[in-house]
Amino acid sequence: MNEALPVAAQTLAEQARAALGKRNLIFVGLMGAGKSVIGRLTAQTLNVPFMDTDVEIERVSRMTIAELFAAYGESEFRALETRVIERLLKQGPRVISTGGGAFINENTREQIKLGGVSLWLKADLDVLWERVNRRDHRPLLKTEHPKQTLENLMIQRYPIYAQADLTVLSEDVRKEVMVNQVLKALVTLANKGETA
Ligand SMILES: Nc1ncnc2c1ncn2[C@@H]1O[C@H](COP(=O)(O)OP(=O)(O)OP(=O)(O)O)[C@@H](O)[C@H]1O
Ligand SMILES: O=C(O)C1=C[C@@H](O)[C@@H](O)[C@H](O)C1
Ligand SMILES: [Mg+2]
Repeated sequence: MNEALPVAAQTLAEQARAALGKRNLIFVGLMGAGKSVIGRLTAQTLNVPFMDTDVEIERVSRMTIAELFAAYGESEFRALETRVIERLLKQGPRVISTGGGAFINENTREQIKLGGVSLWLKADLDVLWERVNRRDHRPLLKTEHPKQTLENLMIQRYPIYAQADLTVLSEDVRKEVMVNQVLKALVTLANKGETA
């Protein structure tokens, strides 16, 4: 068992898994930050189930997010997002990657804060733009000047994402390197809690 091993003999993944315990690890951040991709790989590394709230919303509604926005508008989408996240948070330990706006919604943010450890994947504008520009399925970026829209979202949202328990910089490094940063952040948080 992990707990029986001296810390020095534990791998980083084992230490992070022990630090997580029964809690969820919830990825938050803007579109393109890597929540889905890095979240999935982190879950595999920790050997816990992975859930992506955007995917789950599309599954239960049997519509794409673009279709949901078009048919019912953003506020109905947010209400559904809150309900889905509330349900997903009930069964830790899990890694849960959220949609970019989830943590911005006050109700959802409160659920996330209660439901586990939140982690903000923080990226700069050019990194995000380079990534989201490859596809055009994100309804909030269907504007005349999508890069400007993305920048406006950064200005509005970054002070709120900053409330997450952990912040990890999302850079164009190998995904395994990103996962290691996430695991280290989790272990550091647990060590702080133990010594506080
Ligand atoms: N560290 C990385 N290095 C290079 N590319 C990356 C990295 N992280 C993510 N990407 C790429 O960026 C794109 C967006 O990643 P992803 O879909 O995980 O973002 P997201 O945060 O889930 O966005 P959304 O909020 O729209 O769901 C994908 O093509 C992914 O492969
Ligand atoms: O940033 C946002 O508000 C969004 C991000 C996506 O993940 C989707 O949840 C949806 O397109 C809204
Ligand atoms: Mg995603």
